[in-house]
Amino acid sequence: MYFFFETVPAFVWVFIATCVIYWIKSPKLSKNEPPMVPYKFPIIGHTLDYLYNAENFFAECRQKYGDPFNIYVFGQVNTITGNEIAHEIYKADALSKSSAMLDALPLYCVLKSLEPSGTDGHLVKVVREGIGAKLPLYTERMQKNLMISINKEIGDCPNPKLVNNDIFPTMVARPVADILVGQEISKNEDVVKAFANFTQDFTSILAIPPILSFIHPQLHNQIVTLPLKFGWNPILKHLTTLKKHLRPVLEKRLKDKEILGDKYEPPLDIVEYLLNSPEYETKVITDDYLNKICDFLFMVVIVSIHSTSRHLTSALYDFAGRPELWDDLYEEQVIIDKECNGELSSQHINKMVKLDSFVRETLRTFDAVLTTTPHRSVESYTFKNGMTIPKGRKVQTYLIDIHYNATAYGPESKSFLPYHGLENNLPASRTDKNYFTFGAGKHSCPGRFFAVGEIKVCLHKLILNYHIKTPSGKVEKKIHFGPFASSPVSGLIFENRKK
Ligand code: HEM
Repeated sequence: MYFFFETVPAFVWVFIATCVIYWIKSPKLSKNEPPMVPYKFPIIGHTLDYLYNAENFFAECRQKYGDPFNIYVFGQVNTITGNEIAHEIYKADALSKSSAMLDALPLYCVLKSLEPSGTDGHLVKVVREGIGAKLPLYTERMQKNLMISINKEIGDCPNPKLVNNDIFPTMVARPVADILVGQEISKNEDVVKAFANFTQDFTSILAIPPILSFIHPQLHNQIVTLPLKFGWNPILKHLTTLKKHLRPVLEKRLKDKEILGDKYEPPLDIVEYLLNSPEYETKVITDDYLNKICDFLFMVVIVSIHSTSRHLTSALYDFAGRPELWDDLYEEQVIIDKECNGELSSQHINKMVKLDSFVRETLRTFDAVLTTTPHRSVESYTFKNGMTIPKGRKVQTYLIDIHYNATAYGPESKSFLPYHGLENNLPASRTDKNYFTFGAGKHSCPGRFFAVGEIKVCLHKLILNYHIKTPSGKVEKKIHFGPFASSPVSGLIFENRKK
């Protein structure tokens, strides 16, 4: 009896609190919204389906409710756009990627000189002008650096050797380091490791599922980034490494410029590009200057290395699990290798048409249900079909609805079609309405030419030098985290080709 009477008020309070949260959190839809998919559990909404049954859940929603539709996850309404509607959100000024990305990746919390509003425009300009426009000039260095990594990380394999996925970020990071910070320090293993590990260490902060978003979307970010505000910073060591090695390089370049004047021969890299741009002009390397330039360089690292290395890894698994492709792709690489005598130029990379088509297919079938780059409406937006979403709505792209659509890819759209790109004149780096790996429209990835080039050169060298298999001898399954995907984790078996 005592227990019952004492605890009645507690039950009442819990009941009232649940009702209040339920009332506050029950999704309030405005007029003419996309249909809301019904759900059984208040507050939780579709969160469990989103996390544990994404592929089937989204397919059922799409079939029953069309395109677009609304779901309720982690206390927020999300609008999901598929094959018919998604291209619209990439064109509309009212839908902003940076606004949504600030919540998903609060980089400014760890890179202190960045503004919370982001410096996207500058980043895009640097990638376009400093990397994209100069790709042919980087080919030789890219190739050399990839070979250093291949020899170091895989090396001589007279017998089959199991190699884990963790070598691929370093493999991709080495040429990127060379282009970003120049040949003086990109040979330094600590700098390469700092670039290779930065993204993973940064995203470890965000690995906690956004449970607190059930209460308020901002609360989760405020709490997970709290330790950073009190001085804990898992990426500080990478910043320190880069600053230590970059300072003397910058100081030497400034001095050389002063002494040599017009005779100064500017090295070809992003650091030099920055030193010559008005925002980074300086006569002396202060701590603030060094912080600013290193923070910017790590922004390039964040957008470039992780995405390229996970797709390179995935391409290798796709190759290793499909013996029927081995000879054909190998023969193309042998012909090109003979033609260039082992020294690839950008023309030779363009001639790898079968490999390019294979890469496009591996990117298309990566199997992520949603893209990792959501948008947010900065004002209310009306789709061309008349449906409206309010300001502040998170809008996600239902990627496999686009990538597996039967109109574009035929009845076997879910199968691996290695030469679809080749047969339809669709290069791996070209975005189109049926291929959203690099986004679409004016914000589509400006680094895609570099990324595809790097993946192709790396595959070319690996296929030429090794037999590559999966341990099971079959196609290995991707790992899924809710609606997102990542490469299999079984490791790959490398064995020297007999020449
Ligand atoms: C396979 C590797 C890569 C993939 C799959 C990838 C994918 C993407 C995607 C999906 C977007 C968003 C596009 C949109 O919203 O329309 C993006 C943006 C961007 N990517 Fe990549 N990317 C890759 C490699 C790179 C590399 C190597 C660089 C730099 C060298 C880079 C630089 C950027 C930049 C600066 C943006 C922002 C564009 C903007 O906001 O206008 N990416 N990327």
